[in-house]
Amino acid sequence: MTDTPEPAVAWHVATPGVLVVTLQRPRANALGLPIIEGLTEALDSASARGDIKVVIVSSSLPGFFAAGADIKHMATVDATSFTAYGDALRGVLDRLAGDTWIAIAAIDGLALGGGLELAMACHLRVAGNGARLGLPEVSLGLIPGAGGTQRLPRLVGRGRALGMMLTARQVPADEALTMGLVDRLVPEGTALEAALQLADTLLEMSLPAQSAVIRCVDAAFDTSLEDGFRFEVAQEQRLFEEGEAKEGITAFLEKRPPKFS
Ligand SMILES: CCCCCCCCCCCCC[C@H](O)CC(=O)SCCNC(=O)CCNC(=O)[C@H](O)C(C)(C)COP(=O)(O)OP(=O)(O)OC[C@H]1O[C@@H](n2cnc3c(N)ncnc32)[C@H](O)[C@@H]1OP(=O)(O)O
Repeated sequence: MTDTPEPAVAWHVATPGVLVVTLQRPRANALGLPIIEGLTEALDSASARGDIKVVIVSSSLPGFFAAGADIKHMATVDATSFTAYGDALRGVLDRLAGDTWIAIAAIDGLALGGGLELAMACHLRVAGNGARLGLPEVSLGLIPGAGGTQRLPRLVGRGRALGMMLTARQVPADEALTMGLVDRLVPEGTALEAALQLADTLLEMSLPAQSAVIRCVDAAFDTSLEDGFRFEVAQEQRLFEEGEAKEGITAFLEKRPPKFS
């Protein structure tokens, strides 16, 4: 009787409103089809539930968050499949990066190539002290093709992004914190625990308002300052009229915690 292999991705509701997605594809969480399909199913499950406010992406493999796109598989595909697989990977990362939820990457171990691109598609990143982050694609004759050339400079600035991508170097977690590539640095092996604590804080806030912040911040990189201000005002107005602002304001005046949906 052959044991059925463990799925490449597992997920569970850790606490109400918080979905933990666990990458568990030996030996390095290479982002092949099993992980792309697993991530897609996990996000489909979160969407279907309708009550998920925070998605945490973590790894159960010691020493690895994810080592990037599956190079072994890459060696076997033609250009058409390469593009198709790339589109599939970019598609699931774009879903993660959307405003439906707040996504946190809990990084212990190596986050390289597509693995770091996966982490950068998340809104926030928590890294354990031993983590190392890099985009080594130029060492393969490629570029970070799952959003890395666009998301990294937006996080750390042009100079640091070029320095990382042109040299393929791995950045230790403490340096990544000073660069703004990670948001919290925690003891090695505790990134998931810290991400769950961060999720508790996020859950106290209004998700419609947080989603509007995400839309405004993303707009800031794609529009003029003047148009960005206009977009911000429109979001603020909509939240005041239709959102949870009345509950938030009332709760403050009544000196009680707000009851957001
Ligand atoms: C559906 C997708 C299919 C893929 C084809 C199409 C892809 C389309 C992509 C388009 C979008 C681009 C996305 C992205 O930008 C591109 C990339 O991510 S390219 C890959 C970038 N990552 C790397 O270059 C890291 C490669 N790995 C390493 O440098 C080292 O393995 C390590 C991570 C530094 C660890 O080193 P060690 O501790 O010495 O361990 P090993 O090297 O022995 O590795 C252990 C074991 O894991 C295997 N492995 C490691 N990384 C990968 C990987 N990225 N893909 C596949 N397999 C990997 C390694 O081969 C070892 O396996 P074993 O030899 O024991 O069988």
